[in-house]
Amino acid sequence: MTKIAPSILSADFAKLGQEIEDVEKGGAEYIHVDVMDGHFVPNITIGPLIVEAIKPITDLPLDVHLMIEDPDSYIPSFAEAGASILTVHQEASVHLHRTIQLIKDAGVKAGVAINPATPAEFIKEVLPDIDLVLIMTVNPGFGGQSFISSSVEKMKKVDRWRKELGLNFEIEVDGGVNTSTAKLCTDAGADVLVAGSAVYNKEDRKQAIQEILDTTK
Ligand SMILES: O=C(CO)[C@@H](O)[C@H](O)COP(=O)(O)O
Ligand SMILES: [Fe+2]
Repeated sequence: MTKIAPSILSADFAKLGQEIEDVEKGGAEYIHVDVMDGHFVPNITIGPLIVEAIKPITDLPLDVHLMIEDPDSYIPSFAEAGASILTVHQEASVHLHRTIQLIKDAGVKAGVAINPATPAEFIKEVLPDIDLVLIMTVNPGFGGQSFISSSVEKMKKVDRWRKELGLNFEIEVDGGVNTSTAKLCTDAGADVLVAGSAVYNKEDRKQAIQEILDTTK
């Protein structure tokens, strides 16, 4: 079953509680939280304080996407704030295996993200250690960008490795996912679709989520 993870990056931050409640009622399965530091990506967004503030208002897992340099220094604070899944970028961690262990030691599910220009091979060694692979389908930093279709082959490759190695991590895709691109991803093995603008730019969030899911059937 495909899961939709609405990205609150495209929500109205002045009424974030209502925006989260809306997608929870609309059938979302994760709340995707985009953390950007102005260094790893050219934008600054959310810190642990916001994660802590939204944790009590939703029953959904908080899927925290760390687009930050030096993720090891911030893993404990995001874990304490209530992250359910902490995803770090392969490109931002020199000792990725150690970073993954830090996440797990904090009692949180571990994810690893790769940018469109990063080969899937760069994370193959750590696949047995993680709960989620996040394949970026845009260059990270902003919502509302266009889907980069070369990432679809990468999804297929990671899905093939998952089967060959008998692993059960989830494959999540992020960036430009909408009613035109969702099926390309689910056909390629994606389980979790992050959708920011395709959900939050529509008035009826439940309908937006359902329309994306309908295209994948
Ligand atoms: O991580 C990111 C962007 O860096 C994403 O999670 C975006 O927030 C997705 O937004 P859309 O492309 O769906 O509008
Ligand atoms: Fe994201």
